[in-house]
Amino acid sequence: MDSYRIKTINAIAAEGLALFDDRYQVSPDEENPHGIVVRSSPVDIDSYPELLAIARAGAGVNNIPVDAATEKGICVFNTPGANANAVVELVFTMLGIWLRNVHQGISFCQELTGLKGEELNQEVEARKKMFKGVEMAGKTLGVIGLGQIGVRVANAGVHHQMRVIGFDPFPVMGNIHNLSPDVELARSRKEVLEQADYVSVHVPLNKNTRGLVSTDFLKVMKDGAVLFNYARGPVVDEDAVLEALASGKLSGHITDFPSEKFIGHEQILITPHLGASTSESEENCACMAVSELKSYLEYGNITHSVNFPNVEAIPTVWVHTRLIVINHDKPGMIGLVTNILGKHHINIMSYSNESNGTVGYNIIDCENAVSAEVQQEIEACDGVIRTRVITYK
Ligand SMILES: NC(=O)c1ccc[n+]([C@@H]2O[C@H](COP(=O)([O-])OP(=O)(O)OC[C@H]3O[C@@H](n4cnc5c(N)ncnc54)[C@H](O)[C@@H]3O)[C@@H](O)[C@H]2O)c1
Ligand SMILES: O=C(O)[C@H](O)COP(=O)(O)O
Repeated sequence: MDSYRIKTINAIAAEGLALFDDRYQVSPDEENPHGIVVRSSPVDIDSYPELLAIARAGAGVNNIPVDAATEKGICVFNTPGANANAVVELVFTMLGIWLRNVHQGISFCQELTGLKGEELNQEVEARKKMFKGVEMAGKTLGVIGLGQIGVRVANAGVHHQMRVIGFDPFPVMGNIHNLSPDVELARSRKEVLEQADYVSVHVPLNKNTRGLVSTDFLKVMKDGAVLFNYARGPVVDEDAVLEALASGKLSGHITDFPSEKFIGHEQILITPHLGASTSESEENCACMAVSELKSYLEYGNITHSVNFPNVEAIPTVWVHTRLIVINHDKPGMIGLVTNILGKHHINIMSYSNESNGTVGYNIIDCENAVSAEVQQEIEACDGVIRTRVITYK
């Protein structure tokens, strides 16, 4: 296959789309795509019979049915870290707005229309005490989830002279290495919640984190603490948050996820899912997503997949055909594939295999052509999910 059809869902930054060359037909109206680039809209994988891969230009993949995609041999990518700085800047912007009552101060100023000169000045100076705030410096910031975003939020807290304590039950070493030595690593979530004045949650939405911020979670927090949710709406149990605000357990909730129950509440500041909405992060995410997708379609290479293992191999100039085999990770699969190729006198020049414990992924570079019959014979084997042939000659 030397041309590919790409469907875009949501607005994908032009800088990323420009990476598709003339072998690619790219359209939001594409009905039978080989690849999809998407942001937060839901993807219905059953609608696209030839779909090979989905690139999420962003972090959260809860809009994609990842398990079902795995069963169909569809590789799902995301762009870890590409929008992390945008989220961090917004979290600290909102913390500043909340602590200094900036939102109320701005509304007050908008209502000063008509006042002039000394009268205006007197009104401002007399009333500004209503908006007196507190500083971040010296307060304790708790971070739940020390991934790409959580680590950067924690480091930014240190930069703002805060005491920072964080917790992650499944820390990724690459992220933890980037953590400032001034951030305290807690051994439990409770340790963070008991001490933090402000708690910021940065976990993915999945079956384990849905409703993570529950009554039990909130009751461990300090009285009068402020909760930030720039992760996903359903990570928070909304009724539990409303009760905690009513009882004074929480003094405020700052969230990126508007909900019917939250809109209009005096102690809740809401932004409209703006965490990643900067020119820089949209460009970063789009470029990274398109690069991942191109490398997969053209070479079968995988980086930053959330359901397949990472595998990368550059074909030499002598390679005629690259055979990709995606299988359930179980014993005997490599032998099965190599036996069939041997039986058909197909010479293997290199064989790369990786597994993530669920999916085995094989890049097999062959000196000869691999016919549709051979491909079908392999695909019919028990345990094989999908095969693909990329021809270079
Ligand atoms: N508001 C926005 O616009 C916006 C932007 C980017 C990301 N996000 C959300 O933020 C999430 C995190 O993004 P990221 O780039 O940091 O992802 P990441 O995968 O790098 O980090 C997530 C971290 O959460 C940890 N984790 C998982 N379950 C946990 C739990 N129960 N308790 C504590 N930690 C837990 C993981 O171990 C991981 O280290 C995304 O999945 C996405 O939903 C929102
Ligand atoms: O998970 C993410 O990356 C963010 O929620 C950003 O979503 P967006 O790309 O729709 O802004």
